[in-house]
Amino acid sequence: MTITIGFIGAGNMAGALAGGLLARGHAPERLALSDTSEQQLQAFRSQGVWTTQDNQALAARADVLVLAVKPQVLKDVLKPLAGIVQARRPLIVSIAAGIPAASIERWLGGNLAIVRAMPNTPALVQAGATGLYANPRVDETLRARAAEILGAVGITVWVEDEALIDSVTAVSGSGPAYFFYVMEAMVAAGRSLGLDEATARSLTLQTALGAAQMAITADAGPEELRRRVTSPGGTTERAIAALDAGKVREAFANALQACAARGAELADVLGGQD
Ligand SMILES: NC(=O)C1=CN([C@@H]2O[C@H](COP(=O)(O)OP(=O)(O)OC[C@H]3O[C@@H](n4cnc5c(N)ncnc54)[C@H](OP(=O)(O)O)[C@@H]3O)[C@@H](O)[C@H]2O)C=CC1
Ligand SMILES: O=C(O)[C@@H]1CCC=N1
Repeated sequence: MTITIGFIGAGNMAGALAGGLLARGHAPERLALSDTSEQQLQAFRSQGVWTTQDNQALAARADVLVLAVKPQVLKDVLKPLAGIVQARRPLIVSIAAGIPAASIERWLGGNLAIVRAMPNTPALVQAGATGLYANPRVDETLRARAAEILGAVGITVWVEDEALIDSVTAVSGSGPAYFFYVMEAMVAAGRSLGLDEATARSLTLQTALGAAQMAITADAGPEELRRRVTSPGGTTERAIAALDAGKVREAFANALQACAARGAELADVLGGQD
């Protein structure tokens, strides 16, 4: 890619995306990052990435401007950039949870091509999953560009209804945290069954990796794969019965519902501001 991709905010998610792009061979001189914190920028600068603490300077060189600050500060970050963005007209890619494309467009002065992307942190190891939504000003070339950038670090899917970005957030944007939570719980349970920490951890993580690889490559869905582990009258059956008794499915349904609802709430609370 000969375009310059500029990230405003060099935190966890920008770090995962930029790190993933670098690992895929994206030229460091074609990446730029800005952050208020010099500390956040140091590791990237040492890899040859252009960095600054001045968002205006970042916006002045970006062909694609990735918005990677917290939703709560996005309006204050964007309003001072409206002039430079209107002059340069980069493709805007916002990864901020909840904030509607229309709010971003308004804060930046209007009439802009905006893609909302909901990536996840496994982008750092090129195993990301990203949902994408394009506003009507994004043409096919810009769509392809956004998909190429996020596709460098994992799979991408487009949704044509912006509200579905909150659903993507619930499944995959926040999703890694659910799997880490399950891993934490399994390691703790393994320890309480007498395994040492290192053993419980390595068995848990390898099992998670193996299960995911199987689920991706197998000829059957997760339900059938689970059935194949579950011998009638055996051990797994008891474990699944305990999970069902603990209403774990319902807990996941509630968790994803709460996650998506928070996205909509952020849009109401923060997106409506002038
Ligand atoms: N983390 C995740 O898994 C995912 C996050 N997202 C979205 O990505 C965005 C970033 O999240 P995340 O990376 O976790 O957050 P982080 O807090 O890790 O990163 C945000 C960075 O922006 C910096 N920052 C704050 N104000 C400014 C400013 N005015 N100009 C430039 N940089 C600034 C912050 O510095 P400081 O810390 O000093 O304030 C911080 O380094 C959010 O909008 C979130 O919704 C989307 C998908 C997944
Ligand atoms: O927790 C959050 O708000 C962000 C968005 C998705 C993952 N992390």
